[in-house]
Amino acid sequence: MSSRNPIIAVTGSSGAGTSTTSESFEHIFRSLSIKSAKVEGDSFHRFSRQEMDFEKRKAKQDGRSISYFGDQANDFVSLERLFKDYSETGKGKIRRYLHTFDEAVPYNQMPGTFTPWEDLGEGTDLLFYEGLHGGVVTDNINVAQHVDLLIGMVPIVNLEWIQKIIRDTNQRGHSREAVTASIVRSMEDYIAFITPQFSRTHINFQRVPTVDTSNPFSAKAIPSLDESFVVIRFRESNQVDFPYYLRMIAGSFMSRVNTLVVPGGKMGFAMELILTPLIQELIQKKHEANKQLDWMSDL
Ligand SMILES: Nc1ncnc2c1ncn2[C@@H]1O[C@H](COP(=O)(O)OP(=O)(O)OP(=O)(O)O)[C@@H](O)[C@H]1O
Ligand SMILES: O=C(CO)[C@H](O)[C@H](O)COP(=O)(O)O
Repeated sequence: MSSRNPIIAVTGSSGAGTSTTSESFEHIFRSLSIKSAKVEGDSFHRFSRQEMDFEKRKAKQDGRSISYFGDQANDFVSLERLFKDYSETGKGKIRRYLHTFDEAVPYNQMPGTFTPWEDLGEGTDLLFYEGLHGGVVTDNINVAQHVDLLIGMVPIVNLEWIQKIIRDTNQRGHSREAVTASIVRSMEDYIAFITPQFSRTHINFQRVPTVDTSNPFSAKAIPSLDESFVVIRFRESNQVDFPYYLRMIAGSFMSRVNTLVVPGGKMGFAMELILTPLIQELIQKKHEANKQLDWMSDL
């Protein structure tokens, strides 16, 4: 954690909606004139799509499993190094994993490949990570310790699978069978690496549908925001002004002392209402830390 170079991370499983909800963050950054360095978690995969297919076959032959959720397929050491470097110096290297032709064509590359590593923009106010592992901790690495504001994006699992299956088949060119097989293959890593993160987050946003999602593998469409509620759990609930949120967000209620529930259609508004002051506070602390440093260097 660093006052001078804060890091915000939105962490969630594949299909949870971390990319989609980044739009709310980008809106907040624009309204506060914040220049952010965006990091996509998938850029820390170890393998291109072709290499990963090979790794999956090799693992199967050896009676092991490998998935995008775990440490075999992701370079957690480099992810932690980026967070540490950024928090200390405001600098670091980033790249992108290109999922689709639309993403790959501007780089003259194929889907399933990485762009070259490059310096992230100088002079950014904060680093914004969205992806699978913003709060990951293992015996060897601790990414979560570097994050100043850690947010969990975590639909209930049936909805998460529906979002993944429909997105991966419609936009990423995978078959329904291949996506289902990847969900099955990822289950051990899901429990070991993904879910523990949601106990380290400052706030979790959990979308819960109000329509039948009991067979996610046959779903034809993603339940809409209006067909869902969002359960918002705060870790430090004694610092949260719940009466203010209840007044501001029509149809909201509290289900526990630390948990606010809002109608799905109010998700973007609730995110902005809750997150804007927290982000403002990070920027305020950054300015104060920089002022102090200037003052010390003048001595
Ligand atoms: N709140 C939402 N309401 C409706 N659809 C949503 C919502 N959030 C995400 N989706 C849909 O779910 C799918 C997956 O979302 P998204 O691509 O943002 O997930 P992700 O967490 O970034 O996944 P990955 O890490 O695999 O790239 C997309 O089709 C997106 O449109
Ligand atoms: O989104 C993901 C993880 O967050 C994908 O599962 C992973 O990036 C691999 O993508 P693809 O199968 O399209 O190569």
